[in-house]
Amino acid sequence: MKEESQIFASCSFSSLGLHSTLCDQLRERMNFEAPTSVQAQAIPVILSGRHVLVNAATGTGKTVTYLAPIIHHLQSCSPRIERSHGTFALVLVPTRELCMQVYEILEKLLHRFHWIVPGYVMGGENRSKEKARLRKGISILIATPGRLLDHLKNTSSFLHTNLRWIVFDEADRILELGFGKEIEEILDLLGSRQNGASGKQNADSSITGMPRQNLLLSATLNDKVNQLAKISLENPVMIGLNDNKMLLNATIEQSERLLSGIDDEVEHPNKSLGSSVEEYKLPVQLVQRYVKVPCSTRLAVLLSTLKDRFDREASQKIVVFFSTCDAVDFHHSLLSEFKWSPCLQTEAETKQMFLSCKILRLHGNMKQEDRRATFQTFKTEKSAILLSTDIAARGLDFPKVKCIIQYDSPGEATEYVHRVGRTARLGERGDSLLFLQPIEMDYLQDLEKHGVSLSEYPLFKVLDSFQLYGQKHRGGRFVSAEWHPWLLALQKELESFIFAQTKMKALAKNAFCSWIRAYTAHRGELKRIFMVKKLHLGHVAKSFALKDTPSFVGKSFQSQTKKRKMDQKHKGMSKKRKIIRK
Ligand SMILES: Nc1ncnc2c1ncn2[C@@H]1O[C@H](COP(=O)(O)OP(=O)(O)OP(=O)(O)O)[C@@H](O)[C@H]1O
Repeated sequence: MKEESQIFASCSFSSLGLHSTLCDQLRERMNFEAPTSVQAQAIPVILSGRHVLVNAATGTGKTVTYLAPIIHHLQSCSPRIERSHGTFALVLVPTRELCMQVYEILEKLLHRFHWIVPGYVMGGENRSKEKARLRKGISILIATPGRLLDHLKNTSSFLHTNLRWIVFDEADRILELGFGKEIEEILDLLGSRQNGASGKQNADSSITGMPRQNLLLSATLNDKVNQLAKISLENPVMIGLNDNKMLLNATIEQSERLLSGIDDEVEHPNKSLGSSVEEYKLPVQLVQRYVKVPCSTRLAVLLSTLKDRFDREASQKIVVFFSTCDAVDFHHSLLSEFKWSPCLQTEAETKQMFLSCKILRLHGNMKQEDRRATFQTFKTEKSAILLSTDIAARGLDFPKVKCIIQYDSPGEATEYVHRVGRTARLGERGDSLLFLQPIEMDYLQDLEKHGVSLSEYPLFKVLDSFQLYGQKHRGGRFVSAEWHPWLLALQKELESFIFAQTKMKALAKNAFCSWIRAYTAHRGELKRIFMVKKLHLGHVAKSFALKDTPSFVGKSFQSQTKKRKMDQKHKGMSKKRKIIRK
């Protein structure tokens, strides 16, 4: 367990210079007795008005780090700020869920400052209602980039002439999601671009009389954060960084290329990757493990692992990460419906749910109201499994998550860090499990380069502990997990279950195809580890409990791959055209 003293500072919020009412609010409404170390370090610097880049481990309280100083300054404006003054602070976040989460925290912090109005705009919400709220005035606005840009261009009543703060929460993720161009446009429209020809630098807010202040926060750094820092921060203070981690000497041209997403290895063969070998800060109390699983038994091992955890502790919260929306949908239906009682002797006896806990799903193709419902439910549930794409990897603060399972590889090491960061928050215990196929084991070395080391999960011990038809079966003498009697029996049941239902079969096939597509999409160094050529399609099909002959599935995959290649060719051409235009 992490020492409390390492997480919390030995000072008070008021000693950092925050207003007493805000300190009361932090204590009484949020139950925050003392600042965390990052809050103690960063809040005084942010209060001073300097541009700041904060790098601190996941779950260390970065949200309050930037919200508290903004509220402190706004509440002290005399005369009081009003709605008609428009927006003073803008917080940009990569996902809708993070937008809602930051808004909820902000609402709590503003409880005693009713004249400071919080608000949010994000994709999936009703534009006209947002326009009406913007017209009335929102003092601190949380936004996802696409929707914000939409309002900046099309909502004439959106007043931002008094803007003083721009915060990028999870900055690199915003860029990874392809919002680079939007960010450039936003900075230009708000006149907050550093060194850019179009931006008027450091415009003052006429109400607060203070110059612009931009803040960037992330638990991991990479080239994208560096480049965004380069164009948005002026002479920033770095908190939680070693000097050698930043590449702020990159050229503006390089920054623009990175922001445009034109940063693949073909165009930058000798690109300096100073930040890509950065040692990531992970919560020290996090227990990180990997499990080496042959592809054909992945599904059965996943179910066994989950069952084992719930057999040991009936009430707990687990997040399982998948690479695609289709995979989330398939596994959600499967886990919610699959029945098997491994100890039953005859077919006639009633089968029971294999996992009896609540199963939730979250991904970007879901309807907004369903996303919202999942987000709120998983927050309040005491016991549940959340199946998600990387949409839940960044910033989300679900209380009491015990374990993170990365069933599909996260790709970049940064994503590994953010995914596991959903557990072991603020000194709590937590563990994580990364699934790797034997052909993917080099990924561990990739993580090792970033100071992330994992120990092996005792798979055989777990498998041996299950009772099958009234007795335990030991698998230790078997060469590979795929021959373990428990897994063989479970795989057979899973295949029969999928085979019997048209709906499940369709979900499995969709999931199979998108899984392969996602697998082929690994970039750079990772392409050498996750090689689609090395996959046995029949074994991949088994990991979706498909009985279909591989050739059938293979054909549909081949046609999809062909289509993808054609698409890529077209995209590549338009990318090249873009570069030529520049
Ligand atoms: N001073 C504090 N005392 C107690 N709890 C705190 C304090 N500051 C923040 N927290 C709590 O710590 C948790 C993590 O905070 P937060 O989500 O801001 O972390 P983060 O550093 O932004 O994480 P991530 O990198 O994953 O986005 C939240 O539940 C928050 O309420």
